[in-house]
Amino acid sequence: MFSLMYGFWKYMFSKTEFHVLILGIDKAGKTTLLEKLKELYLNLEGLPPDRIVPTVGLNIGRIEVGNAKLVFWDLGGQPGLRSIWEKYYEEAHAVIYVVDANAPTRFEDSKSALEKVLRHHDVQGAPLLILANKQDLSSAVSSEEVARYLDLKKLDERLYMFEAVSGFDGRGIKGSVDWLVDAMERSKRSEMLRSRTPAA
Ligand SMILES: Nc1nc2c(ncn2[C@@H]2O[C@H](COP(=O)(O)OP(=O)(O)OP(=O)(O)O)[C@@H](O)[C@H]2O)c(=O)[nH]1
Ligand SMILES: [Mg+2]
Repeated sequence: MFSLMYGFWKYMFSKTEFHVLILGIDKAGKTTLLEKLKELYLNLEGLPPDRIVPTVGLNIGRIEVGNAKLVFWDLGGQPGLRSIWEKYYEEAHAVIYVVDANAPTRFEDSKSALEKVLRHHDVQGAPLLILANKQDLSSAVSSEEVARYLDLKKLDERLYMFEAVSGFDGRGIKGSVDWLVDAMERSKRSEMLRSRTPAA
């Protein structure tokens, strides 16, 4: 009886944890975005942008949104570090892919790195949020233009969305996170990952 009640209590009140990988080529603005997320959701002063250095290891951030606990994994995007990304695919519920919308000369690199992610079996079906970042700059292109440029094929039945954001002024971030939480809550991949986790 106790375990039944405990199970019900856990079902009602425990929060689901989701792992979100933040990917994108170097200088796209991933770590700046992570710091902004902490500021927006934890009311913490994030690291100021001029203190953020290129990522070599892994940065982790945790926030709570409604009934969900999100754990963000921010990895380095320099070419020599991209081979590390795939080590995190298997455990990821979703992927945020950050694009520097102010750097059209790097769109090609960004597109091919993303295509490689999407081809990988271990991240199959993970909802994908593509952020056209740096919208605080007047020369940044729109999310529609980034979408046109990336011209993603083979999205199959993956849930995805493009959004215009800025890791500096925070625009677009909360709406994107709301979409992501909803997508993870209804994705088949989350169901699959849940079924692999032994009940505590
Ligand atoms: N104007 C503007 N600059 C940004 C924004 N986000 C990041 N930057 C700048 O872009 C540069 C790279 O930012 P990072 O957050 O370190 O980029 P990253 O994607 O984490 O880079 P790696 O760790 O090397 O993969 C820095 O000079 C940031 O200040 C933004 O929203 N607007
Ligand atoms: Mg970084």
